[in-house]
Amino acid sequence: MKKVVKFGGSSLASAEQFRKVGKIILAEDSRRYVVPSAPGKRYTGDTKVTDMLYQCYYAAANGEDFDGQIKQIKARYNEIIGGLNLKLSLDKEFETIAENFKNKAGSDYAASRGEYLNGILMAAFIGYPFVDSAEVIRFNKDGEFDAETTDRLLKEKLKDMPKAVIPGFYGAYEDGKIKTFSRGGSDVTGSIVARAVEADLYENWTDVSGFLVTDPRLIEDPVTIDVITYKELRELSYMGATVLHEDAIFPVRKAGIPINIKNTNRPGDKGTMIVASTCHKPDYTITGIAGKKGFVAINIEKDMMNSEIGFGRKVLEEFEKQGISFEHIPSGIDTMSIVVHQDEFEEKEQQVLAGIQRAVNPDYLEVEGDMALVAVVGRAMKSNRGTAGRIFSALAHANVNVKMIDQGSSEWNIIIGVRNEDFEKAIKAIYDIFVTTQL
Ligand SMILES: Nc1ncnc2c1ncn2[C@@H]1O[C@H](COP(=O)(O)OP(=O)(O)O)[C@@H](O)[C@H]1O
Ligand SMILES: N[C@@H](CC(=O)OP(=O)(O)O)C(=O)O
Repeated sequence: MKKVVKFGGSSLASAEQFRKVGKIILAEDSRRYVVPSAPGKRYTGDTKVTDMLYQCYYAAANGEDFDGQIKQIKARYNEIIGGLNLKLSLDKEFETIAENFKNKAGSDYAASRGEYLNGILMAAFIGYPFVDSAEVIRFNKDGEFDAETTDRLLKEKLKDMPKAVIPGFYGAYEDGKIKTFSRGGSDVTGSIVARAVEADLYENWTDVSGFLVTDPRLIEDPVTIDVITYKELRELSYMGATVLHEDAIFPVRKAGIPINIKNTNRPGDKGTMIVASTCHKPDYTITGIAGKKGFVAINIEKDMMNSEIGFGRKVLEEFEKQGISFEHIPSGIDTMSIVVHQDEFEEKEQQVLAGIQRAVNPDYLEVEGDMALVAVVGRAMKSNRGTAGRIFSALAHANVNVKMIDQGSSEWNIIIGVRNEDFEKAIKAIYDIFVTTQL
């Protein structure tokens, strides 16, 4: 049995958390490859080391004094080192970092140091060798992750290393310049390592006992999902369930490696298994609910639009020209709506609207902002009659006005557009009808 274990920032925020992590790793010999994040928040209102590094770097790059800030970051690590009674000094590393900050090594370099230093600390703590991810995680010239080269480099490097610590979140271009994944990207590193070493299981350790039916910040103590498929998870993480980075699914999915989301604070809990397919019957009709605020719908009406060949393409081209990607396109016979992220759209709004006007001469063109999207996802939804009916009656009872409906062709997924201000209410109404009351 070979496992890759990734620990999120919440699991590595303090010496006390490190101790729990050490126990977990050493409890099983199969936990061979460890992917740590940077120290996260110790308490509500605390700052993640990654954010401290970004702030410190911006001060340095602006020529401001950053000595105090770097000392605070160093103190975060020293607090952990001291608490663990380790004989380790990161002084040399911090000197190099300060020098590189002065020389404007880039914000990716800056942010990556959180994981780099935590990797060194973790390796010293558990006695595993340290592998710098800059050597084994590769990005191509265009800044895209190079899966093939990375897989080869990791295989070569780890071939004679039965155990190792490989920091999450970053890699490098061929010339050694550091590049990070997007925020939360240590999950992606874990997945890439799991694939390269052909792990039997990728354990992703965090501060919740698995993937919950919905966001615990919106609903108090939601129930845990025992088993979820990659496909369901992809929909939920894309729509804002932040437990796992959305890109962390592809590498392991291809290789058929399951992911187990586990809680560092309650290691005995089973957590959630994420698998390719399963005959496990879900406890509820729906598997999960996720959502995000901040969308805008551009509603277009034109008589006979359905018989005008190329209508949809011409409309979408106007978004493409402005570099805006779309989320959904619900349509009727003479109507079409394009749903996009409001922050991306706002800057280019007038260009897009003028372009659509010119390209298809609609009878009516309207923009509706401040919309939230709620995704209700579940592999059992297809075989349970009346799922959509239950959702809409729950929303009606909660006085939530539905602005848009989009059901994926797989019938695993219903997306509902509501006003931003109704977002929390909508999630609660759907959770209650399927989970709390199971009406
Ligand atoms: N559906 C969900 N299930 C579990 N946690 C969720 C869900 N949606 C959002 N979260 C949030 O994700 C957090 C875990 O992700 P993250 O903060 O990235 O952890 P880590 O620091 O361990 O990487 C949880 O503390 C929780 O607040
Ligand atoms: N430390 C990085 C990468 C990461 O994955 O962190 P975490 O595992 O704490 O979400 C971030 O804050 O984005």
